[in-house]
Order: sequence, then C-alpha cells, then structure tokens
Amino acid sequence: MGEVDPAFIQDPQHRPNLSTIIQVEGIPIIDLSPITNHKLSDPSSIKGLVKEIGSACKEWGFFQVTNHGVPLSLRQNIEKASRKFFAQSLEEKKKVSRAETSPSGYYDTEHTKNVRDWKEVFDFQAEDPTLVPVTYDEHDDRVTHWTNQSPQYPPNFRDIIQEYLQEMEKLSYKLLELIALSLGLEAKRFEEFFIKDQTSYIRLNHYPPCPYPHLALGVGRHKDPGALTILAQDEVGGLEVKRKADQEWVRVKPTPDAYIINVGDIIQVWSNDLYESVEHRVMVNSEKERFSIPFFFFPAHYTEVKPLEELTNEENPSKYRPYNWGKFLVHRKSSNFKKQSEENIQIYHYKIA
Ligand SMILES: O=C(O)CCC(=O)C(=O)O
Ligand SMILES: [Fe+2]
Repeated sequence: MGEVDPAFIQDPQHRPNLSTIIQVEGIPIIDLSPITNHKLSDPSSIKGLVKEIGSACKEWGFFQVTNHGVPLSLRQNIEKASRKFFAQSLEEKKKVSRAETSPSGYYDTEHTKNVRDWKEVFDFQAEDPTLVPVTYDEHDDRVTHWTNQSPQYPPNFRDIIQEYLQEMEKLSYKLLELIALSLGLEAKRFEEFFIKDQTSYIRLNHYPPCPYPHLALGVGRHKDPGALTILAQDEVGGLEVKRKADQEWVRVKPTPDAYIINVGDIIQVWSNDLYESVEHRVMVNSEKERFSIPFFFFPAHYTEVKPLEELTNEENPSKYRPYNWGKFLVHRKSSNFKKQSEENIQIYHYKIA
C-alpha cells in the first residue's frame, strides 16, 4: 500500500472519530401516507403531518420519509445501473467526463472545502439543456446551457435516470408543499421557482473502500446549497449529520426504502433562518464500498433568493441580502472543480450583520 495522497487528508479537527460513532434513531422518520393516499388539497387531513415536518425542519434540518410513493422498482433500477456504470474501467468512465463548461457526467476529483473527496460521481441534469449564466460575474448577463452525457453502458442508462428523476420531482413538490404549510404559507408558494427552467440534478455517488477512513472523508463537511435534497443511501451507511442540539456528528442509520430529506440553504434564506440548512459529511469504510443517490432540487437560474415577505416584518427584518441563484450555482460549481485559494461562496456572505 502506497502513501496516502495528501489531497485527501482532512485537517485534524475535521477527521472522523472512528471510536465513537453515534448512530441514532433520532432523525425523525415521517410517514407520508396522508399525502400519498389523499389529495393535498384537504389541509385538515394532513395537519399532523405538517406539524411533524415543521418540527423536523426546525430541530434537525434532516428527516427520513416512508410511504413516499416512489416505486421501489425504480429505485432498484437506478441503483443497479449505478453499480454497473461504476464497475467499468476508469478509461470507459472518462469517456463521459464532466467538463468545466458543462459539468454533467463523470468526475472523480471533487473537492469539498479544498480537500479531495474519496468518491466518484456521475451527475445528470433534470432539464436537458439546463439554462445557466456563463459566469458568476454579476455584470455578465450571458446565459449558456449545460447538457447531459449519455454513457453507452449500462443500456438504457438515460431512460432509467429520467424515469427516476420524474419521481424525485414529484416528491420534491409534495415536500415543498408540506414545508410551505408548516411555515404558514400557501401550499404552492414555492412552485413558481421550479416549474420552468429548474436547475435540479441527480448525482450517482460511489464511495470505494478506503484504506484511510481515519484521515479521509467520502464527502467533507458541507451544507447543500439548493432548496431540498432527497437522498437514497444503501445499507452500508456513512452519512453523518451535525446534530443541532449539541453539535455532535451523528450517523444516519440506513432505513430500507426510506428517503433522507434535508433542507438546503435556499429554504434557510426563504424562511429567514426559521429552518436551517444543516452540515453533513460522509465517512468511508475500509472494507465496504458504498453507493448513494442524492437528488438536488434547485430553482430556475434567474431566481432571486431572499427571505419571504410573509416571514419578515419590522420586528423580524430580512437577515439576508437577495442573491441570484444562477450566479451562486455557477460560482459553486467552479470551486468544486479544483482546489482554490479562497473559500467558495456560501449564504453567510449575504447575511446582513
Ligand atoms: O452520500 C451521501 O450520503 C450524502 C452525499 C451528500 O451529502 C452530497 O452529495 O451532497
Ligand atoms: Fe450533501
């Protein structure tokens, strides 16, 4: 075994503590049957559910959902396709490599907070093409588009992903309705930001076994920048969430066929900090490989993200300056691409002191 590449080594304070893994049941598990069995138009039947969602968003920023309505067969299809794709040679995978001008496709050198992640990914945009700004320069109005790559193998890869994507979108809209109701807003309050030109994407993650699980991470600590993330993790486990109550890292126990949902930075801003986007990271394992599939629900690039008028007033003024989502996204993507000297863009850069 050779020396570990220093690019993967976390600073001592961010290294995982392998001796005290806190695996908790604590992350709320929420049964979505009230909305998968009924129409969401009857708010009285879902009052309890809305309350549960609200408490989970406030106390954890993370929860799991069951009876979510996503057919298990579609999840199994995409999981199988993902395994087949990553089992190919590096040379094959690199035929669909991501490029700086169109960051969909295969990629194995992502950095989070300037440390390389022990993983490989395949990204696929929900809209093809996805409209985005050319640069993050605020004076540059040019718009370009990102397009997806289609690997030759496994067969029907694109169809399998697209079928699954439709289910992720459906579930995202339902969850956003519940979140809106939990904030005392109209159920469809957030829909307008996504219905046209959303910039959402799905990511296939593969975390190979890692001989240095005490030094490296599958994904370094971070917060998700979008509105919502819907994550399918396999039975290996490794996702850790920073518990709001005491700032301890706790492991999210895999629950078969459940999805892990987390509130992203955009909901934090819309809700003017009522709901916070919570830090999380992924530990690697010296024996087992792990697969996961997050879906990142992102609005149209021209969305101006700012605290909602309904949730701000004189006593509770806006805590953020408005920012343009597309510019934020493009800035983020550029910094994932390579190690940089400065920290990448974060919502606290827009915080009103
Ligand atoms: O693989 C996981 O469990 C989570 C991955 C993640 O947090 C991300 O890709 O943003
Ligand atoms: Fe994440």
